[in-house]
Amino acid sequence: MSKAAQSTASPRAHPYPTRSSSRLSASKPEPTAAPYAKERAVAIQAVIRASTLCQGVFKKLVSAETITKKDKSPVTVADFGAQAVVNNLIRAEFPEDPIVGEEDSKDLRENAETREKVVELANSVLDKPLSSDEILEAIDYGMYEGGPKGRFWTLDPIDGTKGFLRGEQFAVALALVEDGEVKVGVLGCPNLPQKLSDPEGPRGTIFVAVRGQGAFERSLDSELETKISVSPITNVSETSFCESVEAGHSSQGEAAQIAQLLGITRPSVRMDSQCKYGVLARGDADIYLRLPVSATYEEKIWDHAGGSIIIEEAGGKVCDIHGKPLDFSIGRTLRDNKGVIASNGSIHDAVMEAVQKVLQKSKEEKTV
Ligand SMILES: Nc1ncnc2c1ncn2[C@@H]1O[C@H](COP(=O)(O)O)[C@@H](O)[C@H]1OP(=O)(O)O
Ligand SMILES: [Mg+2]
Repeated sequence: MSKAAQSTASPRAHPYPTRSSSRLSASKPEPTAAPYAKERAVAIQAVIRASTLCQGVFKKLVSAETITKKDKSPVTVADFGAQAVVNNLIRAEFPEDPIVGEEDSKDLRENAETREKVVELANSVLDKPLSSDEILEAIDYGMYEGGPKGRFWTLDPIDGTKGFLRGEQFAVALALVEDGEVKVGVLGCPNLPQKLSDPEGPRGTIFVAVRGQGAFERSLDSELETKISVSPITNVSETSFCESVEAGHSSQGEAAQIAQLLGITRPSVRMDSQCKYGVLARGDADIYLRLPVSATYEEKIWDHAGGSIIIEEAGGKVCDIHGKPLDFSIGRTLRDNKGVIASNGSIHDAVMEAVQKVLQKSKEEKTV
């Protein structure tokens, strides 16, 4: 872990009006409020509610000996429930904004038992209970196609379903995209230690960023926000990098070669979900490598929109393996990009050079 991982920024008030309760209201932002103040506040509250819902299911899952890890139903129920909750709250406050969400209600419409569980779960965190039909409709409100013009939200109700089922990391990821650029990002990480150096300490954290306004972290149950920034480290051999737990999502072999080329000796931090972006943004790691395993896989916008703005606003850099910026303007996927490389910024060029060398070598080996 880098030196910055141990340092903690002092909590400071953020420049937005805070709400004294977690109830959502359609109140207008203060006339003096910063740009996107209402979007920021609503997104935080939506992510808190969805995270609370997921956390409840997750705690039961990790404590219940009766549920086998192969049983995917808990994560399915939480996934649909979280999407229904976030979509419902965003639509209530921003009725003009469409949503690009990961899930649709097709499977749920065919399974009455699961549907009833989703309805009960979603209503447990909503102020006004919704009917079964309203829940299905809220889920399908996430079917927008995205694109270059206007604004839309993008949501992964549970990013890292495999981490959720393993009792490890997962995230609720929400972002606002306007004219192709991510403007607001909120990541709820219900099981992430508030300090990576203290895995036994309190868990559950939220990362928030608005374009041009910095990145912040807060817990699920306190409004106090701490400004976060990436590590100041400049000596690449002293850095640590994070990557997926799932070898099928990112090439761990190539990551190890890149680390070796850069002289990195620390073991990689393997973690599921966009929690990796949060960990990098607060300086607990210095590099994030997502190296394509499949030549045809297209990354989804909901898997990177929230995380990428949080890194950028914390002072870091994000691009694909070719150095291209992630393009959120062409639909539901990042089809013009391959993989993701993120860093604290100061070591970015060195990392990119090593990435190019290793990927070029792999390419040559494959063609021999
Ligand atoms: N072949 C793949 N390459 C990269 N990411 C993938 C691949 N298959 C699935 N994913 C996505 O990786 C994300 C989790 O990433 P991580 O490994 O960082 O936790 C999930 O959203 C998952 O999408 P999906 O939920 O559609 O399967
Ligand atoms: Mg995902």
